[in-house]
Amino acid sequence: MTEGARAGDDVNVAQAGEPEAASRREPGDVLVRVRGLRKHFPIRSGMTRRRAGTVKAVDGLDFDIREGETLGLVGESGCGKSTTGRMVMRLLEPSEGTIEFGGRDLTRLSRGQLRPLRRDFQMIFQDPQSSLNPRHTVGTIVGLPFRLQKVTPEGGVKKAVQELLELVGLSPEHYNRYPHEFSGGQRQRIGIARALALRPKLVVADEPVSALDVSIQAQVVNLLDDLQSEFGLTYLIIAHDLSVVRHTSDRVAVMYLGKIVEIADREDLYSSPKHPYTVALMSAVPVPDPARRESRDRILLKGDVPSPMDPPPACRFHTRCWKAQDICKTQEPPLAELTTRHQVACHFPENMPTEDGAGEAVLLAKPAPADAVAAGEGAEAVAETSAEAPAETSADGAAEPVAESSTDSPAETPAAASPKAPDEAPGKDTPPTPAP
Ligand SMILES: Nc1ncnc2c1ncn2[C@@H]1O[C@H](COP(=O)(O)OP(=O)(O)OP(=O)(O)O)[C@@H](O)[C@H]1O
Repeated sequence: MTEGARAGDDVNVAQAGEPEAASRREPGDVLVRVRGLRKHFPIRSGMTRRRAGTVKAVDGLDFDIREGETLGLVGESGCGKSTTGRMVMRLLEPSEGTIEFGGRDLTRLSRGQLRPLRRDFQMIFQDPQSSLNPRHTVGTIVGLPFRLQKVTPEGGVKKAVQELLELVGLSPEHYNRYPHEFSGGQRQRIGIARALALRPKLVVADEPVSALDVSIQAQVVNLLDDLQSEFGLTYLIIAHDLSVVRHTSDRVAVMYLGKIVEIADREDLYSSPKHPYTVALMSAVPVPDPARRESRDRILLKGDVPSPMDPPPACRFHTRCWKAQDICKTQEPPLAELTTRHQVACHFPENMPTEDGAGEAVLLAKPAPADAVAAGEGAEAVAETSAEAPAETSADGAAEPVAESSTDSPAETPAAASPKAPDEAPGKDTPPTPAP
């Protein structure tokens, strides 16, 4: 995770439009190497269960994750982010491609061969409510990885679980409590404690904060950040929300309809997005500063994301792209390194260095005027200066559910304060209270 995310230790993840000074850590060796990854789900119908089509959920991904870095995977709902994360975890069988972890191709391993490796990669799920068994105590839930892997920690499982609870900012006395007794943020901490039990190398976090109230999101983001520093974790963080990814990632990959369309170092991507889809997503991120909000262009993508059962040919974004021309409908642009460590799959990228080497064009350069809009039928995008208009992309996450409030949970005092992040009162996600 970035130094920038750590600054002030109280990140407001909603303030993603704000630039920030950040120094990147030096990347380590490649821990995860994904090549040609595909997942096609057959769709069957009728009594005979005949094949009615194929959902091309993930359709040819290549990316690396280096030791100790955080790769953010971002894109609209349905673009294949979760499917990718689940394949990296080997919870889903890829249709094609390879996933190397520490140099070993996981896709070639049998279940038995995979089992001992599983301790090295763990997952944090979006919905802490449904990912924790309501009938099990916190002790049983967090201790499960020890039992599954037949690992006996020094001092016993109970002691190890209590240490893990403390590590994530919960009280060791919560050992015998049940998930419903906790707030959404605390349940996510339980999920994080479980993921960390076996000291994994890689943590895949699928929308780890999107079900939480904004004030709690910042605490969980900070916790993940601290844990990464303490244990040298490598993260793949999946989010539909560019603001979360901005605060958590060293590099960001943008997905559209099963493919990565852009991947770059975080600062480079945010200061100089090149794929029109990334530019549009970024223009929809809420900006807290009214002056900046007024002055920026907002790009509203018209129409829905096409069906992954029948994706557009060549460049999949051409049906919604204001820059699309004939070549975009006939030739798929390769994901190519257009500037240093910045790969883009586009025939007409934005923000490219000018020919005289004068540097890069301005961020969020205004799209072509409406009469120059594409070539293509249906290629519709408008630029507008009002930030108040509703986004038609889901990038700002406005439609995301907020944390569930467990009204049935008894009121109690917050758990012992974490040295890393303030805690929340059970039963309700509340803003952090300043330490006395
Ligand atoms: N088991 C399945 N069978 C058929 N289609 C599936 C299955 N799982 C996912 N899909 C489809 O694959 C596509 C990608 O889904 P995925 O959940 O990976 O997207 P996502 O980007 O994570 O979206 P979200 O943020 O909404 O979870 C979607 O069209 C989804 O409906």
